[in-house]
Amino acid sequence: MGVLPPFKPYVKKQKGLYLLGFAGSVFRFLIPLSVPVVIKYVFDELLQNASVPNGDKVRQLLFITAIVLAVFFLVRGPMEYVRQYFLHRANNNIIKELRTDAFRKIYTLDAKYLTDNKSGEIGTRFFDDIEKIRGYMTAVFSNIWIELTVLAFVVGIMFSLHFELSLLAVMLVSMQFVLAHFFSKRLKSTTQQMMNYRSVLNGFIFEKIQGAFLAKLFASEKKDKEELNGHLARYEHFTDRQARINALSLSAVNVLSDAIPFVVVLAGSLFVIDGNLTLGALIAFFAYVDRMRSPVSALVQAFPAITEGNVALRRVFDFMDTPVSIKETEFPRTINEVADSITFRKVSFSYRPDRELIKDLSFTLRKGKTYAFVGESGGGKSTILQLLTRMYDPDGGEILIDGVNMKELSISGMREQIGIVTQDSFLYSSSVIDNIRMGSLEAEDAEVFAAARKAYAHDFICALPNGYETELGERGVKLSGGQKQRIALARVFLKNPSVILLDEATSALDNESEKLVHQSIQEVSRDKTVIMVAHRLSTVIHADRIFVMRQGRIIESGCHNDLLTADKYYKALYTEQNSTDMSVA
Ligand SMILES: Nc1ncnc2c1ncn2[C@@H]1O[C@H](COP(=O)(O)OP(=O)(O)OP(=O)(O)O)[C@@H](O)[C@H]1O
Repeated sequence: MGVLPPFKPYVKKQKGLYLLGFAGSVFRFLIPLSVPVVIKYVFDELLQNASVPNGDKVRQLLFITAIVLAVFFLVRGPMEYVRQYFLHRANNNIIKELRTDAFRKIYTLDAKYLTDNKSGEIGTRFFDDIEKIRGYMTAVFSNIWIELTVLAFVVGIMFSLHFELSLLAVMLVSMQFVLAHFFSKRLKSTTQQMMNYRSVLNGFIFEKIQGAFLAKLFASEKKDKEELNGHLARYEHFTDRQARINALSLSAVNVLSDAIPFVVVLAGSLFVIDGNLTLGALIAFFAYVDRMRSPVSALVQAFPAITEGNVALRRVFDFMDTPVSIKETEFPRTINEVADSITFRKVSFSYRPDRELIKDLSFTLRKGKTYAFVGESGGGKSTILQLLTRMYDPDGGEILIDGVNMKELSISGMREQIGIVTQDSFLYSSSVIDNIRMGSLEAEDAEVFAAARKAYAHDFICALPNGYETELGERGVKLSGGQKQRIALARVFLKNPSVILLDEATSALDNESEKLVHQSIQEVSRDKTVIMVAHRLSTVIHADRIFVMRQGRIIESGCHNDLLTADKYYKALYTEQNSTDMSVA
């Protein structure tokens, strides 16, 4: 039974614990197997032996009982503990290591993979698949080897009792394995389809939980239920097929299992009649044939767990082997700040090969200045920030930080220099203070409070039930959009990076708060590069340079006044927004 090659190192690390477990197993299983031999002795050598006086027989019986019980309680019992404990520990260690590695992998995955795959589908590998591997390990490392050892031992004793009868028993048992193997092959493809579909189902459920608010608003419950029923019906189709193959396999194998001892004892009786076998030996033989049933049925029942485990192992290692395109060079350069400039040189990029989004883009951003990208929706503004944080690499051209191609820099070191606030900033389910402290884990409380003041968040935080210690629900649902944005801003102010990226970062604030927050941004950004993406042009009029984007190209750039004077697309946009604002006012 081959173990998947990438799984081998995990198993090897637990070799010591497995050996202890196996040692415990050998004693725990082999001790009860010696009992039929003792019974044979009692029958043939003691009870049926007329030359031994009855008093001696009683004494010998008591002695044998004492020895057998002592071995059971003093050896077999403790060995059961050793077996269970060490094998579980080894299995648990492997599960823990697999989960740790899978978790680490999540952090290396490309942004593309994370947006293309639903979190529920990724989570399935982390939970369900890894649990299936536990079932596989229990079957393969805890049960199969010991059951095979027991089987070999039983067969060995049987052959020592009677050769022909043993041959018959082995032939009949082999038929059980052939049947089980036949069914397990059919089981494999169904299991694979079922497990793949379970990922889809989990992805669907996770997404619906995340979008539950929206579903209520749009009263889409009926449609979602229909979709769920469709998914469940497909999933049931696979589980049903799996159940049918399992049931067929077990019924065929169990019929044989029940019939074998009967057939063997009948055949054995013929040998007793011929005087070829003693009655005690036949009774012992029957006991051993019966004992064979347990390892055989354990092995046969292990087939589904092994099949599922193998599929799960492949899914988990496929995930771990997901190719990563955003990689560091062998000797990445580290930077302590963005000292001078960020340059896009003839950058082009597309998310999909058939649709080029950014075309031949070139510009330079200098330290200490504020830049803004504005323009039509879908024009590629946020994508520029994605490229700047190296979530994606350009298809053509290069991005230079202080003259060095970004690809040559340490990714984490480069991201250390960048702080980002987006329209929908993610907050963790932890306290407000912990959420802000993500910006700088070593920051003192006073520094956190100062950052919150700069983001105009301090007052509303103090008014929360537990102030800075208030726990935020998943995705910060207890806060308003504007409050979340100010916490995300405080996080960036605390981080104090060289480059600040603001993607509609103040869009949820009222006009007054937005003005104050922008004053803060201007104050902290004197020695930084600030890059803003905004629709409301009133928030970017102070920028040193505004880039106007359309269909992935910069069509105009300059300061607010220059762009108004140029009287082109920007001016039209600005005039349109102003007139809308006036009419709303
Ligand atoms: N992860 C992604 N995978 C595939 N396509 C994407 C992805 N992110 C954005 N796009 C597409 O790329 C285009 C540009 O998106 P981008 O978010 O950069 O535009 P934007 O100018 O910031 O728009 P908006 O002002 O509406 O935020 C859009 O058509 C969008 O559908």
